[in-house]
Amino acid sequence: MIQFDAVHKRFPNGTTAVHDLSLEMPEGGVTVLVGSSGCGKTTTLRMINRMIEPTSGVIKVGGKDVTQQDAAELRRSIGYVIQQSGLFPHRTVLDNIATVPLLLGHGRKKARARAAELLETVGLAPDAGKRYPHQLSGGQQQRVGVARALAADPPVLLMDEPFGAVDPVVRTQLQDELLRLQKELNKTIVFVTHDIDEAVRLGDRIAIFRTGGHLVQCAAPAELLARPADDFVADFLGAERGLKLLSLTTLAEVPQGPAPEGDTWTLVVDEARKPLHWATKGAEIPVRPLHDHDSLLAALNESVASPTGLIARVDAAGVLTGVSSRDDIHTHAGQAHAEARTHTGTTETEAAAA
Ligand SMILES: Nc1ncnc2c1ncn2[C@@H]1O[C@H](COP(=O)(O)OP(=O)(O)OP(=O)(O)O)[C@@H](O)[C@H]1O
Repeated sequence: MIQFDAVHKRFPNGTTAVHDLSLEMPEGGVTVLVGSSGCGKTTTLRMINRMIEPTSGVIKVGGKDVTQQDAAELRRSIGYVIQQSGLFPHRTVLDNIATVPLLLGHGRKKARARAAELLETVGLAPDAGKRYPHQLSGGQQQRVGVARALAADPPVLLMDEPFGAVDPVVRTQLQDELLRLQKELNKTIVFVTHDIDEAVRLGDRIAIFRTGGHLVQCAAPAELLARPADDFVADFLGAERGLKLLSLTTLAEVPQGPAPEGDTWTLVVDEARKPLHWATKGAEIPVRPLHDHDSLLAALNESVASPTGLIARVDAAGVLTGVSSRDDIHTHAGQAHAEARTHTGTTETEAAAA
C-alpha cells in the first residue's frame, strides 16, 4: 500500500502543486489520478519514487517512509513508465529491458534471458528484441517501456500517461494488455491520465484532482459515477456518466429467452447455431452477438441498433444461447444505477475531510 499523509508540495517559484494530500493507494490495485492539466498528478506520482521531494507530509510505500530510504535504491524497486517510453535510443530493445536487472547485478546472460521473457509477456515477438527503439511503432515502444519497468519485478508500478501518445485503437489494445497483465501480476499501480474513460476502464480507485493540487474525490469508479462529490466531479465525468456506469456492469444477469420465430424479422444462424444476421423479406441486417462478460452499455447499444430491439446472446464458442429484449436491458441498467447509488464504499473527499 502507498500512503500519503498531509503531503504538500510547493516549488521554489511559489507554485503549490500538491495541497495537503492524504490518500491511500491499495496494494495490488490500480489507483488512477485524473484531473485537468497542471492539477498536480505528475508531481504526486514523482514524489512516490522521490524524483520530487515533498515540502511537508509523509509518503510511505509498504509501510516505510520513502525519505528514509536511499533514493536510487528506492527507484530501482519501483517501476516507472512515461508517455514517450523513455527508451535509450542507442541500445537494442532487449538491452533496454535488461537495464535494471544489470544495474541490480544480474549477469548479462541472465538479464537478457529475463528481458526475452518479458518481451513475450507484453505481447511482442522475439525478433523485436534485436531492433532499436526507433524501428518500432509508438504502441510497440510503450510495450517495451512497460517490459522495462517490470524487469526487476517491482511491487509498485508508476505510469505517467503511458498511452497518451498512441491512436485510440492501439490505446485500447494497450489498456486490455495492462488489465490482462495486472490479473497475473497484481502490482500496486499508480496511473496518471487526462482521460476519464481510461480511468474508468483501468482503475480500481480513481482520485480526481482540481487545480492547485486539491484532491476532490477518491472512490471506486462505479461509486464515483453514481455519486460524484460535487459539480466539479460531475462535470469532469461528463454528461454521459450514466452510460459510463453501464460500461462497468456485465450482461450476465439479464434474462434471456428463445429467439422468436415467424415474426417480421428472423435471426438467421448457421449449422453450428452461430448467429449470422437479422433477416426480413429482401433485407439483412448484421448482428453482433454478445457474451455474458460484455457490458450493459454494449448490450444497450446493440439493442438500439437491432431492428427487433433484441440482442443475440452466445456462449464462449459463439453458439446462440438466446435473446434478450431492450426492456430487460433497460430494467437492469436502472438496477445497476440503484445499486451503485446505495453502495456504501469508502470515499475520500474534501467534504468528508472537513
Ligand atoms: N519544477 C517545477 N517548478 C515550478 N512549478 C512546477 C514544477 N513542476 C511542476 N510545476 C507546476 O506545478 C503544477 C502541477 O504540475 P504537474 O506537472 O504535477 O501537473 P499535472 O496534473 O501532471 O499536469 P499535466 O496533466 O499537464 O501533466 C503546475 O502548475 C506546474 O506548472
